[in-house]
Amino acid sequence: QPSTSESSPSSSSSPQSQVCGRGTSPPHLLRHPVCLDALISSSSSPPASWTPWTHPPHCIPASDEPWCVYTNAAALGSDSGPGPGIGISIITTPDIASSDPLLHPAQHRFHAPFFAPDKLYTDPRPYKVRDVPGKGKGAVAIRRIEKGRAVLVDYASVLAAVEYPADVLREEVQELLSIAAERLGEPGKVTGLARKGEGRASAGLEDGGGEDAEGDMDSEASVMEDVMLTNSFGVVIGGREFMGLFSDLARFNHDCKPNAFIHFSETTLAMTVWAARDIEPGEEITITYSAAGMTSKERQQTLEKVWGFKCQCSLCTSSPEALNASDTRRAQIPSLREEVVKLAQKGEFNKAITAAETLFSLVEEEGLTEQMGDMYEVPARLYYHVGNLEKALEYTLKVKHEIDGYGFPGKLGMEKLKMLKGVIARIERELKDKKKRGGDGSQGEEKPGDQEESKHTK
Ligand SMILES: C[S@@+](CC[C@H](N)C(=O)[O-])C[C@H]1O[C@@H](n2cnc3c(N)ncnc32)[C@H](O)[C@@H]1O
Repeated sequence: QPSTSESSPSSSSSPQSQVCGRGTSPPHLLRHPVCLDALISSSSSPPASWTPWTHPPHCIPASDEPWCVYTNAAALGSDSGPGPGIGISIITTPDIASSDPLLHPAQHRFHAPFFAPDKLYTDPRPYKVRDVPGKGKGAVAIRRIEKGRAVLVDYASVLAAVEYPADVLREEVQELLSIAAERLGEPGKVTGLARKGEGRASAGLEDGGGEDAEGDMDSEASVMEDVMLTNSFGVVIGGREFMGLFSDLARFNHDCKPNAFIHFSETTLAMTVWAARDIEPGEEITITYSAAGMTSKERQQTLEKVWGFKCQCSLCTSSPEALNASDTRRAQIPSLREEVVKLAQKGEFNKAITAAETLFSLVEEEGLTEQMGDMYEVPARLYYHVGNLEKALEYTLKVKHEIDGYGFPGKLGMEKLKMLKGVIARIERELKDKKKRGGDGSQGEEKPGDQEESKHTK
C-alpha cells in the first residue's frame, strides 16, 4: 500500500537534459514529460507513437529514473468475459516498462482466458456484494461453492511500484494515481472503492479501531490514495514488488479463518479467489490479508496499522479463551511440519504419519489449508511407503491439484504433473490388484527395505 507520508523532494535532482531523448527505448516509452509534452502538443503525435499503450505515458522525474503511468484502457476486467475490460494502469519506470515482458502489453497476454474455465463459476457469479455487519460491504455466496472451485478471476486495474511513493512528492504520488485511475475504461470502478466514495460503506474505524493516522483518510489524502491504502494487495511481478488494485477482489473482506484464498498469476496479472472449503449460500466469502504465523494480537495490530481497520471477524470477536486456544494450535503448526520431515528421515513412518495427520487437522481447524500446498507430498510418500494405498492416492491427488489447480504449472510444473500422472496410474493399478486379491487396499503388505517402524503398520 502506498505510503501517505511526505516523500523526499528528490524530483528536482534529475536534469531534464539527461533524461529527454536519452536511450534507445521504443518511442512509446517516453522518458520525460518535456519530451512527452512536445509530442502531445505537436500535431504529429499520432497514437501510434505510444502504442501499444492507449494513452501517452505520463511521467514525473525522480531521483534516478522518472516514474510514469502506462495505461492500456482496454485490458481485461474480471472473469475474462468477452469485450473490452476496464483497463490497466501501471506505475513504473520506463526501463522496467520496456524491459519486463510481464508488464508489456505488446507481449503480454492481457486477453489470455482463464486457464481452467471448468473450475470457474461465471454467469452469474456465485456471490453478490452485500452489506456485512461491522465490515462495510462484502462478497456473500448466493449458491453453494465447492472447495477447489474458482469464485472470481480479477485482472489488475492498477499496479504501482511499491517504492515510487517514497521517491516523489506527495502531490506527485496523488497525480500519478489520479491519472492511473482516470485513464481506465471505467474509472468509477476503482474510485468508487474509496472509503468515502459512493456505494462504499466505511467500516471499522468509526467503531473505535484505526487510531493510526495512516489508516485514516485525512483531508489531504486523494481518493485514489485512499483506494490504494484500503484495497491494494502486494504482488510480485518479475521479482519486483507492486501494489495491486483489483476492483472486484476489493469487495472481499478479511477473516482470520478464511474460507477462500487468493492466488496471483504474474503471467496474466490476474488474481483468482479459490474456495478453500465448501461454502454455503448466505455465507460470506472471506480471504486473509495477514501473513501466516502471527498470533491473534499481532494480526489485529497489523490489520489496524497496515490496513487501518479493527478486525471484526468471528475469531477476532471471540472470547479470550478461544483466541488463546487458536494461538496455541497455530503455534504448533511450524514445529509439527518439521517433526513430520524429521521422523520420515529417521524412518519412523507411522509416527511421521500420526504427526502429519495432527498437522492437517490443526490446519483445517484454523482455516489455513492454502498454506499446506508443499506439504502433501510428504504424507503421500509416507502412506505409499507403509502400503496404505488409498491414503497415498488421496494425498498424491492433492499434490496434483496443487500444481495444476491453482496456477499455471510452468515448465517444471508440467514435468512434475506428467510424473504425477504416472504415479497416480500406478497406485490405482496397485489398488485394483490388491482389491482383486481380496484386500481392501487400505493396508499394505510390508515392503522390502522398510525400517522397523513400518512393520507395525496396520
Ligand atoms: C478490501 S476492502 C473490503 C471490502 C469493504 N468492506 C467494502 O465495503 O468495500 C477492505 C476494507 O473492508 C473492511 N474490512 C475488511 N475485513 C474486515 C474485518 N475482518 N473486520 C472489519 N472490517 C473489515 C475494512 O474497512 C477494510 O478497510
